[in-house]
Amino acid sequence: MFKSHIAEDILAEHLVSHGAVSFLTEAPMRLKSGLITPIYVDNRTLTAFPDAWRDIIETMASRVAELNLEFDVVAGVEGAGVSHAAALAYRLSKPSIFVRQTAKTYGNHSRVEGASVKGKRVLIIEDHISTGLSLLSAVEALKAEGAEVTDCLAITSFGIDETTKLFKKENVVCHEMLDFSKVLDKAVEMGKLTAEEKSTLGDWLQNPWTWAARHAITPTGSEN
Ligand SMILES: O=P(O)(O)OC[C@H]1O[C@H](OP(=O)(O)OP(=O)(O)O)[C@H](O)[C@@H]1O
Ligand SMILES: O=C(O)c1cc(=O)[nH]c(=O)[nH]1
Repeated sequence: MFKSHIAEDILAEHLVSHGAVSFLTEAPMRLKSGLITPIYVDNRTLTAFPDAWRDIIETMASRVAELNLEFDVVAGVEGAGVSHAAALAYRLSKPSIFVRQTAKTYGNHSRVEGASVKGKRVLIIEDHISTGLSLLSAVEALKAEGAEVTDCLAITSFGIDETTKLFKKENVVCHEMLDFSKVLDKAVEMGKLTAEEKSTLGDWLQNPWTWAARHAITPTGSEN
């Protein structure tokens, strides 16, 4: 699939300059999945920078056109996926809904909020993908309500092999707005990362599940 190198470069610069990516080679952290990581992505911060956010949403809108994606509704994954999904839906004049991480324990007990998705084609939006389990859980909730879900857009993904295999098994294709390697290249170019640190992060991205054990690393950063 063709990706615009200029768009990738602009988005990478936004992510690095606005601090959406933290490099933690000195203090790796444990994620909710248990994965120990020297990189943390916080795309939640991007909505605080309107120019950057606009470029992200416009890139998503362009990708929808390039991929010829056809859908009735845009759904955000609670919580960080919701603002980006709502902005894209507004931009495309499509209905916007969201999927809770867990069902409410009162009221309608629903995970899908905003409108019925029965018989609808839903485009799902994530801010970032690591293991992909948050996304797949949302896909499952949508399908349980009768939706058809085939594609996801995410700003970033670590591009973990096991995650890609999981998506394939569930017949979901995830399209991220830029290759993660572009973020690392940009960080080096901007002097935020040394070549040695980039090599450590590249090693993690190649095989994140065994990285900590291979290097006898225990997480020192706070959990997230
Ligand atoms: O691919 P995964 O391993 O599932 O990780 C990615 C998810 O983790 C974050 O959500 P999180 O629940 O941590 O926080 P949020 O409520 O702010 O979205 C992020 O927004 C993604 O939804
Ligand atoms: O795996 C996660 O939960 C995760 C990783 C990451 O880099 N950013 C995030 O918001 N969640």
